[in-house]
Amino acid sequence: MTNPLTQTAAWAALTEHAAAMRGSHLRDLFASDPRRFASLSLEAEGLLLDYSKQRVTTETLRLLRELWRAADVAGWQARLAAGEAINHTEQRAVLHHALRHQHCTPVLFEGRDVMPDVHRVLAHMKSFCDAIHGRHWRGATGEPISDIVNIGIGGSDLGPRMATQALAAHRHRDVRVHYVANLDGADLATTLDGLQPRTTLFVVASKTFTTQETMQNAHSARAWLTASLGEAAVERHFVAVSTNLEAVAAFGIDPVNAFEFWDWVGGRFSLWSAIGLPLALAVGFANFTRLLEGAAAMDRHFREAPVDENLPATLALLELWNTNFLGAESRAVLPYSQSLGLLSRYLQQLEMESNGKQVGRDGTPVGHATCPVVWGEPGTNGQHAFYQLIHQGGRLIPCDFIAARRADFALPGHHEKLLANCFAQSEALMRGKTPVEAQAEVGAAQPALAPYKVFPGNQPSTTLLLPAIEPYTLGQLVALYEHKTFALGALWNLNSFDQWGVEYGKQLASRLLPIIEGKAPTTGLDSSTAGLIAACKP
Ligand SMILES: O=P(O)(O)OC[C@H]1O[C@](O)(CO)[C@@H](O)[C@@H]1O
Repeated sequence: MTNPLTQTAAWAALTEHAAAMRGSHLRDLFASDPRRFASLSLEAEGLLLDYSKQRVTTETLRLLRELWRAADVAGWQARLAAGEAINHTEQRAVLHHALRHQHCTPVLFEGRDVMPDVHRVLAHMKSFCDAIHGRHWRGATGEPISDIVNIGIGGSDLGPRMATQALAAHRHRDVRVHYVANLDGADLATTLDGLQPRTTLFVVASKTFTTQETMQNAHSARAWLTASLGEAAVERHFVAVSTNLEAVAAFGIDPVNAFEFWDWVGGRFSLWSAIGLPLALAVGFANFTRLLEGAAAMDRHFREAPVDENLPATLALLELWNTNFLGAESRAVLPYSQSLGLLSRYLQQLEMESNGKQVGRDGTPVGHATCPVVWGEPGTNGQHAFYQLIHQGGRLIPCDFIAARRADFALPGHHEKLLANCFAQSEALMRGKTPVEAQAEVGAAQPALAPYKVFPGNQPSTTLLLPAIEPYTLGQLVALYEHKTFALGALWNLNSFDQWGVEYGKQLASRLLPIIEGKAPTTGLDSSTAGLIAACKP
């Protein structure tokens, strides 16, 4: 059965509305309504979301909100909050919001309040941060730790890595935090280059503690350490973050130095858990707490704000409109903030691993497009790389512009120019440049150039303005996208919390490894795979 939402009156009304909107241009919509910004923007929780440059009218939004009600997103929110196993293919609850819960009210999982466990691990993280920052934690030779290397991949890497860069202005001065993810030895080797074993601490971060990349890197890091300091040094130079405490102990990490989290925290939603330890080490535990508070504020907003004032709901509905009614296949994430340089990578996992699916909750195809390809780079760098295609490549590419009112690194003369570029880009994408304007620009001297200078415009974008890139606002921002992703899953009738698509490649890789190592024959392989393996034989 296809997604039942597509059979509703609200979906049919939107289909009709989209047909009627075809041919309208954003520049005309702005010209005919001077109040467009006022009616198609939202200010909540100190954030400003301007979606007036999306190809929508107030009627579009009214119809999309009908769809929201028809999909019973509120019902899904209630099921999630109640700790139901809404990740039904893995029989798991989804309770990452408990990790940032700011009240004494219980959060129940299987009838038991999870908050005492959450607070216990947070207290452990705090005391560990205090020990590192206070130079009480000493390495095997008695020296304090100057470098921390987080070894993890996917959700055990992208969140803290992205946030560490985002909060560079808040960095703790005495420790440097590095991230290693790739199985390619180049990642670990180049990170260790220049580090001293005696002052380096490894955080092995893995929900399962079985992920091939992480375990290989962890074993290689351990070999690097023990080669100069001996086996006994492992306990002063390795800590772990995992749900699998047995495997942590088997690796040789003292259980006292294991930071626990739980099955009800999905990998890509785990920044708020002990997976955030390297971030807390990088920016201090007080800043980590502010991040949690910002996320909690967004949780409250998503739960309580009516749909027409709700930031995550609005982002989700606009994405559904662009994807299912306008046919967009990708979305560019364009932060005008160097600090948010890794945001698009983070959102790739959050959104594409969550909603890059075609099979609905009932095990049959949903029958429509789902998650677009998420990609992007910070402005202004992207302007000198791929913006050409967004402006004149003829594809529909909705863009998320993200900017901060205040600079986090306030060098004179930079921030105003940055904002000018950000707003100019969304304006240019919206307006375009007509043939007449292009002609007037090139003048009589070079009329042949005019067609090259025409910009179709009508390229939709949303601009999100934060007060500044700070721990609290970063928490809000990440939670905003989390809720948007969850809401789209509900609208598209997907289980946003499993990731079976990642498994198949892993299975095949473990079948190919003994063949590449020469321990098994190539029998049964397709000719391409066999040919590639043969070409790599020494
Ligand atoms: O934390 P782990 O168990 O090492 O897993 C890492 C990542 O692998 C995945 O399971 C698949 O990519 C992610 O969801 C997860 O974040």
